Amino acid sequence: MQKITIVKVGGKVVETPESLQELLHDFAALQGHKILVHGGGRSATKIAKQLGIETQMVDGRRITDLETLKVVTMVYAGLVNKNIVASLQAKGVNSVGLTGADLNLITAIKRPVKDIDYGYVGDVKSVQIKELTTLIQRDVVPVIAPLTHDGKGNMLNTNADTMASSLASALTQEFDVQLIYCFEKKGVLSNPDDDDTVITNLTYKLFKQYQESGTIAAGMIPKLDNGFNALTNGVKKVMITNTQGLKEGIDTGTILTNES
Ligand SMILES: Nc1ncnc2c1ncn2[C@@H]1O[C@H](COP(=O)(O)OP(=O)(O)O)[C@@H](O)[C@H]1O
Ligand SMILES: CC(=O)N[C@@H](CCC(=O)OP(=O)(O)O)C(=O)O
Repeated sequence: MQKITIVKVGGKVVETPESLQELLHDFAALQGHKILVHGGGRSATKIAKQLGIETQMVDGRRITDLETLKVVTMVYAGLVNKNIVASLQAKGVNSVGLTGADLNLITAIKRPVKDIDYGYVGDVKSVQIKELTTLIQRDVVPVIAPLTHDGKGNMLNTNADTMASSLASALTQEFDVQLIYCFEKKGVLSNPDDDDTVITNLTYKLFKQYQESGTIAAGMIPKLDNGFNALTNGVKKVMITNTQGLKEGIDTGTILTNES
C-alpha cells in the first residue's frame, strides 16, 4: 500500500505569517503523498470583529449563527485556504484548495440542539474519497478547509481536528496513513507550563488520567479524542507535535499508542 501523510495545522500557527511559512516550508519538503488540513479559528474571530460581528464561544467552542457562518465560509475557504495554496505553489507544490462540499468530500449533519445550540456546526456523516484519491494519485496536494455540507445546499462549520481524523480514517481504505497534528507546542505536555515535559508515548488510559487531573485540558481534549479515533480506525501513526516534528525522519512530539 502507498503511504500518505495528513498534516493538520491549527489556528495559532496559521495566524502568524512566520510560523505558517515555516510550517509550509517543512510540509513542502515532506516526501510522498500528502494532505494539509487547516484550522483558522483565531483568524475568523479577528475578521468577524473587524466586520462588527461578535464571536460567541461556549467552553472554547464557537457558536456559528448565520452571520458567523458567512464569516467562517469566507475566511476558511477563502482567505486562509487560498493563501496557503498560493504559498505552496510558490514552493513548487501543486495544491488544490477544497472544502467538504467540493467533490462531495465530506457531508455532515447539523448538530442537534441539546443544552447548547451551536448553530451551523456539522458533525461528520460520511467521507467520499474516490475523487480525492484520483487527485492524490496525480500528485496534486489537497489543502482542506474546516467546512462541510449537509447535502441540502448548506455549508456547515466543522472542527478542523475532526475533519483531519475523519479523512485519515476514510483514507485507510486506500493508503497507509499517518496523521500529524501540528500546533504551537512541542507535544502533549505533562506540565502545561513547561514546554520540556513532552509525553513521548501516550496511551488512551494515560490520556484519560491526565484529563481527570486537569493536566490535559481545553482544545487538547477533542484533539486527542480525534487522534485516538483515527488510531482505532486503522491509521498507522498519530503524532501531536510542532513544526519541528514535521521535518523528515524526526519523531519529536507525542505519539499516540494503543499499547498500555
Ligand atoms: N497538556 C497539554 N499539553 C499541551 N497543550 C495543552 C495541554 N492541555 C491543554 N493544552 C492546550 O491545547 C491547545 C491546543 O488545542 P487547540 O487550541 O484546539 O489547537 P489548535 O491550535 O490545533 O487549534 C494548546 O494551545 C494548549 O494551550
Ligand atoms: C465547529 C468548529 O469547532 N469549528 C472550528 C473550525 C476551525 C478550527 O477548527 O480551527 P482550529 O484548528 O484553529 O481550532 C471553529 O470555527 O473554530
